[in-house]
Amino acid sequence: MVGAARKYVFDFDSTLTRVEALDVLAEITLQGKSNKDEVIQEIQEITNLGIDGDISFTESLERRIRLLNAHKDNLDGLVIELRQKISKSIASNKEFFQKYSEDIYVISCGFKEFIDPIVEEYNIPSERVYANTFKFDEDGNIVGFDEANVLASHNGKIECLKHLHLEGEVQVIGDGYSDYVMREAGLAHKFFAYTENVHRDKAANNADHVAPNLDEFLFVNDLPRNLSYPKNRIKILLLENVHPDAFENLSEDGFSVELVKNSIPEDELIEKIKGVHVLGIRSKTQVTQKVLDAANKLLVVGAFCIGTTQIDLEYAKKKGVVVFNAPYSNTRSVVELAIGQIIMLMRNVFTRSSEIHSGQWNKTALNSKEVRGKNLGIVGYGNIGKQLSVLAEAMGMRVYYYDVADRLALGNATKCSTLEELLSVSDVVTLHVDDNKANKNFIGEREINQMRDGAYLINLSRGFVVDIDALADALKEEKLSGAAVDVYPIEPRSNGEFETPLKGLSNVILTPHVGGSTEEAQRDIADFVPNKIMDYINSGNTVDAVNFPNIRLPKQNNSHRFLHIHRNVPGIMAKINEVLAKYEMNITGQYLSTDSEVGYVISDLDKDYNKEVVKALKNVENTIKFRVLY
Ligand SMILES: NC(=O)c1ccc[n+]([C@@H]2O[C@H](COP(=O)([O-])OP(=O)(O)OC[C@H]3O[C@@H](n4cnc5c(N)ncnc54)[C@H](O)[C@@H]3O)[C@@H](O)[C@H]2O)c1
Ligand SMILES: O=C(O)[C@H](O)COP(=O)(O)O
Repeated sequence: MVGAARKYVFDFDSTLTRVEALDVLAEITLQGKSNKDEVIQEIQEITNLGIDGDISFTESLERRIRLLNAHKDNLDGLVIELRQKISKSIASNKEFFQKYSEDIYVISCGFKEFIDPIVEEYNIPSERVYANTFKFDEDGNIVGFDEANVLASHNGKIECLKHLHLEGEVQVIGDGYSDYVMREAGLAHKFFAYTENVHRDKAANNADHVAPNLDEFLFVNDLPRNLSYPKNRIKILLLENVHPDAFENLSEDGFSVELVKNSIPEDELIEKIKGVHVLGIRSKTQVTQKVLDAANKLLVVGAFCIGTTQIDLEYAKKKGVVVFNAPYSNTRSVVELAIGQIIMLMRNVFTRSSEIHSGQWNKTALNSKEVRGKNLGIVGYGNIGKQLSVLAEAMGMRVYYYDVADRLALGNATKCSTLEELLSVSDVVTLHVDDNKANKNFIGEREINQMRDGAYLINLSRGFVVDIDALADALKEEKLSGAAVDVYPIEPRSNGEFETPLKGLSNVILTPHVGGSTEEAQRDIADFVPNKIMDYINSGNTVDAVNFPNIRLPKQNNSHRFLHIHRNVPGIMAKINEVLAKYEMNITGQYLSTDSEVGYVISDLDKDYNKEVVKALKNVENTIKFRVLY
């Protein structure tokens, strides 16, 4: 005997739509009235009291309708508004409502006058919508509701469902306690607390399952859905106090995001990374082989900064983990700080300032110089070095630069063919080389000796680039007139005590790695990196990945997308396509990018596919990672 089909009972307000319809109606009817805000607030409070079961539902309805003062003519406007306010994941899963139309019911304490036209578009006919109806006077004013309707009374949903005599397993999906009580009364088998629009503790605490969106509900029930894997199941861990906008951006897209203020040490990260799909870090967190081995679910690492050598990029690639960074967002911040430091050092401003702080007036021009006409030596003429070159010239400095790569001079800058040449001509040397480990102790005793006597050194790149003891000696011996240092060979994981051999030296500006720490830069990074992450997770794009073959994919409609990352060995593409052919998959687009070690192939396929094909593709020899989108 074939069992009766499962039945799905949906709530309307704050479940199928993002809003409470009567609140929206209040916005319409109270438009232009001076007491609008207070009345709307009162209506919302009464709504919540009713939803949570703190006052009887009949009372809540009566009080709200009195405050609404609505007219029949307002209902057309309300329906137009509600059409714009369908819950995001409901709107993106129309297929489910189409396929399961016969088994879907709406039981709501709202009103049929506005529910029917909305759910009709989701294939739910009026006869399967159970809700209240308004009472109008002869002028069309809404003056009450049909009191005989069970849904107008306390626990009316229980009565309504009882009368329906539904067969088969009954699942209730709703945001309020009044939805849960149908399950409590034994009339439904399962209650899903729907939290996409509002999280009500009372409903969530009593639920069989909390569904942050319809994708989760459909996933749990293995029903047709737009996303193969609900986004709320994708866990994102953001360390090192990244800007809160990153949390907002990623949460808004539906991911589950955790924010941690500090960097965490390897052993803790090894534990914490388990089950995490996306890791966000800044320059401190070391993503080592051990961390990557423990990362059983990791798909992406986002470096919310420029530097990426804190991540074992090669090993990440071997594990199929894509890494993105923010190569431009904080460059201007570093450049502005460098400009400030050049001036402050040459004017001896910090020395003068410290004197006044310790109660001394020392007005003097000694060792105080203009920057105009002085020689600035920029080591590392990349994104930061080049911008600095332009601004420094605008202040009248003569710019010299040295770079291991062939870089075109901007403005009137002069290229030096050796570091020694640059060091010998510069009044100020500023370091902007990349964070390549080969640059360890790049500036040591020998290089400092090659600098002009009385010159200044600025390091805003990486701490290990300068031999800090050699620098301290040169400052003590007055070989150098001053230095500005923002980065140190060893930096603490969080704010607190810190020691450096440069402490207490005169005309030395020390900052705690804040070159890129401006509000503007951090906000820009919090936009840039999450976009890269979302683009990869949602569509497979790897454009601008720092360790992975780059692919920019077209948007794909009405098809599934298979993402296959594999070791780049001969014949693997043939094997992948053999599997696709065996399962009669129609490929509508295929994109491949490889480097010497890994291959990344994306196959867009016709809508329906046999789930065995997924297993078979995962089993292709040399597969590193496999993912299905849509
Ligand atoms: N202090 C901070 O808060 C802060 C903020 C942002 C960036 N940074 C650091 O600043 C540095 C520069 O950043 P960027 O965005 O300009 O990098 P970039 O990659 O655009 O430029 C670096 C340049 O250095 C050159 N280079 C590398 N090694 C060299 C060497 N030994 N000699 C000469 N040239 C060398 C490269 O060829 C490249 O042109 C990086 O180390 C970055 O991590 C620090
Ligand atoms: O690599 C960078 O962008 C800088 O060093 C800044 O790093 P932070 O975000 O850890 O300050």
